[in-house]
Amino acid sequence: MKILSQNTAFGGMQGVYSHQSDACNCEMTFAVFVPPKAIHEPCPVLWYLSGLTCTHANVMEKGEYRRMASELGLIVVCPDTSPRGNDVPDELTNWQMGKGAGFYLDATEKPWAENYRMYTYSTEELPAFVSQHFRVDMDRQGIFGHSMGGHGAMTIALKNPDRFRSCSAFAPIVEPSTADWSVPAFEKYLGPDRAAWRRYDACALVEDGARFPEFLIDQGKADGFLENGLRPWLFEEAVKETGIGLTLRMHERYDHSYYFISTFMDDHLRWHAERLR
Ligand SMILES: N[C@@H](CCC(=O)N[C@@H](CSC=O)C(=O)NCC(=O)O)C(=O)O
Repeated sequence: MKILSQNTAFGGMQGVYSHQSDACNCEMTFAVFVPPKAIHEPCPVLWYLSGLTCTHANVMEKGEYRRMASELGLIVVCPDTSPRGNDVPDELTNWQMGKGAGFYLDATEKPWAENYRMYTYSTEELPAFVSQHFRVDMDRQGIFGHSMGGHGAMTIALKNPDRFRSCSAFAPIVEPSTADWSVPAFEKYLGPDRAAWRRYDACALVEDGARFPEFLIDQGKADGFLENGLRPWLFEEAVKETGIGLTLRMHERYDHSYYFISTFMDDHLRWHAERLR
C-alpha cells in the first residue's frame, strides 16, 4: 500500500492510499478516515460510493463527514468510481461512460471488461485490503453513496444483506436500466441482453426477490437530474408490500450537489451508527 497523504482531523486521521488492483488491472486510489476510537478497538466501517465524474476526493473535500464520524467512532472508506490510468479505455468527451463512470458493475463487453470490474473491486478486493491494513470490525459494515454511488450502495446491499447492516443514499439512481444517463453505459459495459442488467438495478433486484431490511434516501426537489435520472418514487413503488423499510425524505430547494449531501451527512452517519452498534 502506498500512503499518498495523511492528515490529522477531529482527533483521527484522514488518509489517501493507493494499491495495485487485480480486479481493475490498474493502480487504484482510495481514502480512509479513521476515528480516534480506532486507536483502542476495531471500529465499524462505512463505505461511501461516489457519483459520476468523482474520485475518492470529492466527498473527502466537500462531504463534511469527519466531525460526526469521529464522534460516532466510524471508519469511512471512499473508493474511486472507476479504474484509472493511461491503459484504461475511456470516452473522453462523455462523462457518463468510462473513467469516473464505473457504475459499480463488472463489465462483460470489450474493451471494458479488462478493467471495469468495480463490483468485484468494491465488494471483494478493497474490503479484503482495508481489513488487512486498518482496525476495522468487518462484522459491522454499512454502505452509502450519492447518485451513481447511491445506485452502487443500494444494489450492493441488496445483493449482500448478510454482509451489510445498514444502507442509505443521497439522490440515488434507483433504476439505472431505464434512466437516460445510464442506459448507454449499461449497453456498452454489459451488452444488449437486458436480463444481465437487472443484477445492477435496485428496482429490478427487488422485483426479482432481493431483500434488505431498510433504506434511508434523501432527495432534493430542485435536483436537475430528478425526473430523468433518479426517480426515487420508482423504488418506493418497488418496495411496497415487500417488507423492505424505506425512509424517503424529499427536500424543497436542495439540488444534486455536495451542498445538499453535506447538509444531510450527519443524519446518514447517525442512521448507520445506530444500526452498527
Ligand atoms: N459534469 C456534469 C455534472 C456531473 C455531476 O453532477 N456529478 C455528480 C454526481 S452525478 C451522478 O452520479 C457529482 O457528484 N459531481 C462531483 C461534485 O463534486 O459535485 C454536468 O455537466 O452536468
